[in-house]
Amino acid sequence: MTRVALIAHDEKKADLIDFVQQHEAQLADYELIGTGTTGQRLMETTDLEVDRQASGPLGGDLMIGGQIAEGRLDGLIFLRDPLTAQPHEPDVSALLRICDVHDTPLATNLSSAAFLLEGLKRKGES
Ligand SMILES: O=C(CO)COP(=O)(O)O
Repeated sequence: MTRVALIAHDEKKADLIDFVQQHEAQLADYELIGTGTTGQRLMETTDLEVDRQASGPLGGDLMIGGQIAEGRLDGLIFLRDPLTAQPHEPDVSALLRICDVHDTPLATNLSSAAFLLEGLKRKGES
């Protein structure tokens, strides 16, 4: 089963919700996990189930990073807010780093998120 993590900072949550709604049919075939508030908002606005971890500032990014370290995720879509300082910036950096360590597909903006889902779709068809 393809497993994808979804995360958005507050200023990007509306963008992620729009994106997920546009790709809901594809994402319905995947196991989804997310940080606390992101996961809650996605479940309120779509019919998708999201396995919610802690909120980002409370360690949710690190929990998802742990799954990446265990090789349990096929991709991460993380719409970061590049214009606002986050109190848990070290956790955000750790999450991005562990994706690179494990060569896990990572998208941090909408354009690359679309490519990521297209890539997972093709991989599923091959
Ligand atoms: O802060 C986050 C990612 O760094 C996201 O956390 P929430 O989804 O709980 O808002």
